Amino acid sequence: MIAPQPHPQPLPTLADGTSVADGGSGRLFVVVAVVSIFTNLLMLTGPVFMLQVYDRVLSSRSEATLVVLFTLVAFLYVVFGLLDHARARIAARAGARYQLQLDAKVFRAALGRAVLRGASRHLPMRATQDVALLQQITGSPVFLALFDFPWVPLFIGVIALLHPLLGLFAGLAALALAGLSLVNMQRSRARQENTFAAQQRAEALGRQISVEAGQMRALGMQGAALGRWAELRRHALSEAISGNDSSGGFSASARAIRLFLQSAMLALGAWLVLRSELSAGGMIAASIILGRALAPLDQVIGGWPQVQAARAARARLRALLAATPAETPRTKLPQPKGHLAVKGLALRIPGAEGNSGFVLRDVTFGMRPGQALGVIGDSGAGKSSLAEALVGIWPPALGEIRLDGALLDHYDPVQLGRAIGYLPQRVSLFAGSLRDNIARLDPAATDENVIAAAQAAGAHEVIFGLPNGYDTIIDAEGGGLSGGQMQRIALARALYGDPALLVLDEPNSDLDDAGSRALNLAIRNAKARGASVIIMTHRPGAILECDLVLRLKAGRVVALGPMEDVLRKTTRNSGAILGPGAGQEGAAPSAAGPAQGGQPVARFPWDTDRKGGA
Ligand SMILES: Nc1ncnc2c1ncn2[C@@H]1O[C@H](COP(=O)(O)OP(=O)(O)OP(=O)(O)O)[C@@H](O)[C@H]1O
Repeated sequence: MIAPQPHPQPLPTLADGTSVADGGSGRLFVVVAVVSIFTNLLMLTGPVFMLQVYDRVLSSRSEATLVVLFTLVAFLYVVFGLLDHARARIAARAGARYQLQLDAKVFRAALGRAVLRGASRHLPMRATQDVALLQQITGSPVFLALFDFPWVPLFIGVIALLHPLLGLFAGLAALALAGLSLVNMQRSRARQENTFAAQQRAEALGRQISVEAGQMRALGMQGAALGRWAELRRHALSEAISGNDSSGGFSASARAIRLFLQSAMLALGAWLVLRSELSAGGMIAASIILGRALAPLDQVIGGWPQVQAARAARARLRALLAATPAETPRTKLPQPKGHLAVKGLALRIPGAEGNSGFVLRDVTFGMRPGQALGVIGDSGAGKSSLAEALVGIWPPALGEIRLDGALLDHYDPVQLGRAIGYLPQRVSLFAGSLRDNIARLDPAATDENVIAAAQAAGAHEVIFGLPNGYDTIIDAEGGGLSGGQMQRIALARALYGDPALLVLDEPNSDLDDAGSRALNLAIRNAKARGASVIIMTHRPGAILECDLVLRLKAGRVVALGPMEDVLRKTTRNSGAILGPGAGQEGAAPSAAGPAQGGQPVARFPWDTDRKGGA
């Protein structure tokens, strides 16, 4: 058994670097911060004007001073308006750029996780929703308030210049509101997480119910499923409402406290005026500046649920990217010819610990180009898991898989994907034309190659039977195609581009006799052109063209060798499967298909008395 090489250093991940996204948007956020310096300074226009009017204009009774001051103020307010508008526009564009930078990276990372069996199929969509959430907050007032936050001490400093006691009062007022926002943050986090989890559960169930609507109706499950969905929605709503109540309460108290503190500041100012320690202008200016100083705190408290949701989204994205190794460019290796070597392969359920969770153990076999291997075994023996490992979806926990001498992850994923033809057990097609589906969405595909693949799969005539032939549009569920038709299209897709390694998982489960014969012909032709073919199956009919057979039992190889030997050792009535002439040198299974007493042998009749038999 060969253990994987330990990596000398932790592999770089997509989250390396401090920011979830790259530069670009970061520069725009810096511009927002710089513009915020000027907008915050210009916020002092009103209070300073008031101070001048009260203390200079009224005392000097100078109309000329009033006109000059008023003209200046009008100009400064125009500048303020323009800068504030520009700031919001730049922030929104920074958010959009941030989303563009992150979208593909996050989607790729989430897709990488979603290929594993057992992983949530909704992960990629959920991750892009998280990116959208981050983008939306950048256009919101609470986001801009975060840029005003650092300027709170400036306003308090200006108040302190008017009178130190007023400065002290303003400082304490800011601390009181900051304390309130801290409590708000603590209290709302758990509630926000519960709401999000409840919404996700309801959404996932809703999506599943809509995809499986027909099946659910037929099984009489629709009512019960809708009941569950409604219950999840109700729960999500009640979580959201209690969250809203709590943050709404904080927000209302913060606003009331702020208004009260402004009045208290006015009262304190008036008291200082009575003691001749402050001018009337200073009294009013201090109260207005305090209002400006506390406004961002007030806004942040009010918009905290949004900030909290964005922070949680960012944490999820960071965790996703941190768990995803960065894709390093791979050296383009020579096109593989189909030499396959599997040594000591073990597969493990993702997340399993200790000695548990092994789905396959110690699987070893090899194949030359032009050979076909049938992988047989009971339900749950590990056939599909082995198929997923061979096509590079399920990474080995132990051991290795080499194609033409190179480990699968030595290949560039695109090159590897083109060298492999995979027909999964559960076929799904993409929304688009049959041509696009057969061509694996390759924009450079030629009609000749698409038709050649369809002909090789015996799907050409089937496609002509459809309303628009190769241009028939199907939806993501393959709408309008029968199971057998979908399987033939998927076989054509697997054969597209003449891959060196074909992995066909239960390729004839939905095929009629003609389809099965076409499949066997396709396997024979693939072997003849030098491809290696592996067929996972329950049905003897699918291994007629196989040179070798590997039988799996509970994740272990219990027999491996030439087809006749393995079938004779591990099945009852192997003669019925192999057909007349079995046991003679070079005898091949009956071309007409395996038969038992004249009847086709649908499944392998295992010889349960002879354990293993290898
Ligand atoms: N992600 C997973 N989480 C938990 N168990 C898993 C996971 N993937 C596979 N298994 C388990 O691994 C075992 C092998 O499954 P696999 O689908 O490979 O069997 P199979 O031989 O292809 O069966 P069938 O012929 O019914 O398709 C099963 O017991 C299955 O439950």
